[in-house]
Amino acid sequence: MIAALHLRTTIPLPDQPGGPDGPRVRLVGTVEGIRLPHHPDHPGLRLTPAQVRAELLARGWISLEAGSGACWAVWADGLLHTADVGRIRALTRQGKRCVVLAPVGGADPADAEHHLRVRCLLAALKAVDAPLRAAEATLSSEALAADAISPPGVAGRRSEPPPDPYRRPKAGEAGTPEHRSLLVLVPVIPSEALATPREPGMSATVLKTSAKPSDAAAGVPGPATAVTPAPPAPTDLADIAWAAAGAAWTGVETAASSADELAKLAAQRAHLASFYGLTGSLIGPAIGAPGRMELASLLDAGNPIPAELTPPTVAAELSRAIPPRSKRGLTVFLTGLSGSGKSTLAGLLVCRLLEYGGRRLTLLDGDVVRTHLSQGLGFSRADRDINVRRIGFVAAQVAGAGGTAVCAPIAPYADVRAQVRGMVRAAGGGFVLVHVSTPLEVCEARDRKGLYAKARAGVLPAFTGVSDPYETPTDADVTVNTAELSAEDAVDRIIDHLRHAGWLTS
Ligand SMILES: Nc1ncnc2c1ncn2[C@@H]1O[C@H](COP(=O)(O)OS(=O)(=O)O)[C@@H](OP(=O)(O)O)[C@H]1O
Ligand SMILES: Nc1ncnc2c1ncn2[C@@H]1O[C@H](COP(=O)(O)OP(=O)(O)O)[C@@H](O)[C@H]1O
Repeated sequence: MIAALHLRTTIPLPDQPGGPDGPRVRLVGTVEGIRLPHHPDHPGLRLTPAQVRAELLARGWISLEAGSGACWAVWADGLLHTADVGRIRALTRQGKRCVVLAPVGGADPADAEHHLRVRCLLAALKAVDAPLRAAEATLSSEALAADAISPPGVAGRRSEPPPDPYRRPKAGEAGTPEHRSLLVLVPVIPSEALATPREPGMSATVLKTSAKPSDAAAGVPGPATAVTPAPPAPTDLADIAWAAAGAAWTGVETAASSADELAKLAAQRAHLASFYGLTGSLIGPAIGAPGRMELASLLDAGNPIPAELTPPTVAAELSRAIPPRSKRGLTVFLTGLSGSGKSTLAGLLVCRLLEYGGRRLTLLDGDVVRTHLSQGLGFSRADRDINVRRIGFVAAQVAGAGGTAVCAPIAPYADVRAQVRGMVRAAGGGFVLVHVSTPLEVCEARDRKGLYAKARAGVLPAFTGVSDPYETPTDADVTVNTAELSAEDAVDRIIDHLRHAGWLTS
């Protein structure tokens, strides 16, 4: 978004410490939206606040009298599951309408996980729109949600339910509206992009002021069009937003979600929701919504996700995108000293996996990589890092496309190994780190290529284990010592691990 601030005045902020450029001031003026950002993905879901309000008016979900709408924001930081759907349906059964606001700050349009999340949210909204089942009225998630959203002191709410919007129309009656909720992708500004990191409020402020004058003239509910820019938001809000997103995925309370921080986030989001013409705002996953780990273990094993956890429409999207481990791309990454047996084990492993069948194999052996992919690179830390990252990049492409890469570089540095693990996982593949832990003395005694002798003689500088570091993995999934195991037994250990972890079917 490009916006211009027409500055009217500045107000000194004596209670806030100044920076190297002088004291801090609050800028006061009007903000004019110049150009909206371009998002190639999901253009139909990227509505501005003005567009949302116009849509809500068209649907009859809000009206022109200020404050008359009963349209709520439900913030979806992760996915919406059965409990969340129950919560939305409970709201709509109370006569409220819901706009699901999904923060998608920094979403890369080529990021498969982003698209999967949006598809899952759309699938969840299908569940929101589904006709009410008789048994559903008693679902505890709805009851809990009803309790949670009932204003204090409203007596008789449970005994005198409001008219049920899911009731099928009788002959002659107007049909029930087709949609009970609306999904909108809300841009979140990444904290690094701003001098003062903010949550989406800022973007909404700008977007709001860019609304056409006709909006204001028509009395579209929302804050005044000439605004004073919001006071600086607490610097950690963007982080909290993402911590909350993480919590929604993992089901784990994060350190950032203290009551204070969540209260701030809730206030910020309620404020933002008001720009969309929404009167209430719910944040955080519903009680009983599954965490990411819970879903991941079901998906890994290829087990069905029970409808009690997530709507079947969402489960179908998830299982379409995330096959069970036995059918998912994979990288087996062997690391160890020169002469430890990496190439020997990698070759044998590829052979065993081919015998097994069902996986397309790519072998990225250290020596071979250095004659092709990394030709010209040396053995400085920088060159080794580039080399290992290149291997990781190729392995991630292979695994992301459903193949299996077996890699066998020394990869002496833990942080780059961790980066490779991250790259492969981000591509949707599995990553198994095998530490070939054959001790230096044994590798040196083997000295197949005579390199250790040269290194000891000082002819070959920066030789791993002799004059250059090797950081022993602390995160290996399998450890094999070829001083104690035959090559066949070592490969058996790796295969056993792949079977137990579900990467191979037994
Ligand atoms: N200085 C130094 N240190 C370590 N290794 C050396 C060095 N110079 C040449 N070689 C040969 O290069 C092979 C290691 O290459 P890698 O690509 O696996 O190394 S790294 O991961 O980039 O550190 C390694 O092959 P392997 O014995 O198969 O490990 C060596 O034969
Ligand atoms: N149990 C074993 N497993 C693997 N290699 C072994 C074993 N015992 C002896 N070796 C020998 O050790 C050497 C290991 O070399 P290589 O596989 O190229 O290691 P790296 O790729 O780690 O440098 C080979 O010559 C291999 O025959």
